[in-house]
Amino acid sequence: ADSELNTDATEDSKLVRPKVEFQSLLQHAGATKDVFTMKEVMFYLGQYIIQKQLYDQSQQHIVHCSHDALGQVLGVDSFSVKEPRVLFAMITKNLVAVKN
Ligand SMILES: C[C@@H](c1ccc(Cl)cc1)n1cnc(-c2ccccc2)c1-c1c(C(=O)NCCN2CCN(C3CCCCC3)CC2)[nH]c2cc(Cl)ccc12
Repeated sequence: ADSELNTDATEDSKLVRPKVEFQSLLQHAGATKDVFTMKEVMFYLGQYIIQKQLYDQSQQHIVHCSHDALGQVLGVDSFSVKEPRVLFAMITKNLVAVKN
């Protein structure tokens, strides 16, 4: 549920600027700006995973990204969407907080 993901990192008032490699992933998923809320980052990453068919067809919560730029950027070969805290930790390494 959304509530479990609602750590302060996902607060809508907090804006983030993706680092260059990460920005190109989000653009691939249709993003047209360079400053996002965490919810927007997660939305575009979800779209990216679906568009590139990186999720496991049989176990759809597993994402295989070893042969994809996503794996390079996150520094993992695969991950489970059922571990949001692990995922947030990997993703926030690619983001810079924007003072607002
Ligand atoms: C709750 C949310 C989530 C959000 C954040 C986190 Cl840290 C974990 C989990 N979530 C639940 N499953 C997914 C998911 C699963 C497989 C493929 C694509 C997305 C997502 C992710 C979303 C998203 O914006 N999700 C919208 C609804 N999802 C329902 C599941 N749908 C799947 C239906 C079956 C086929 C695969 C997609 C996609 C739309 N954004 C993400 C970005 C990443 Cl780095 C990782 C996962 C997701």
